[in-house]
Amino acid sequence: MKYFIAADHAGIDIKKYVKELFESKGHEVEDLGPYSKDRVDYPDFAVKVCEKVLANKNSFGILICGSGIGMSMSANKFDGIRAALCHNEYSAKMAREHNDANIMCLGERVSGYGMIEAIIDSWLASSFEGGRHEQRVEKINALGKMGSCRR
Ligand SMILES: O=C(CO)[C@H](O)[C@H](O)[C@H](O)COP(=O)(O)O
Repeated sequence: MKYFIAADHAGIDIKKYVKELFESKGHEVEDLGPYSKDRVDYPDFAVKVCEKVLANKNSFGILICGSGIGMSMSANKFDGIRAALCHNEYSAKMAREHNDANIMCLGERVSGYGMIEAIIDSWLASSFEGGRHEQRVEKINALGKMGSCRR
């Protein structure tokens, strides 16, 4: 499976570790930056990954910032993106099985290296269950197509 990964300065340390973990499990990972620890704005890197995931059928994304929150907020602005903030194995499993998430968001300042590996293992071991979840995901997708949801 092809994955696109990006971070901000608060997620850059763990980005390399996450990339190598996915690669060691047989996945192709393209690093979309940043490539230095200079302070950057996470939405700029969420855009890079979302555009790639939307342009490449069956690909997935990984976005890392300090908490994972800003990355998930930014990514979920895109129609067709279902970004899930994964802080533990259970959220990673549900993100795939129930929500058919296509982007995993991680928080370097929240999850340690051991938990990050457990999250990734759980994500990779899980796949979309369909069934009753199908129409719910379709409804999420339809919200994006409405253009402007009520505030
Ligand atoms: O999106 C975030 C918070 O919602 C991320 O954790 C950012 O990485 C964080 O805000 C960066 O903070 P910093 O003080 O500029 O390092």
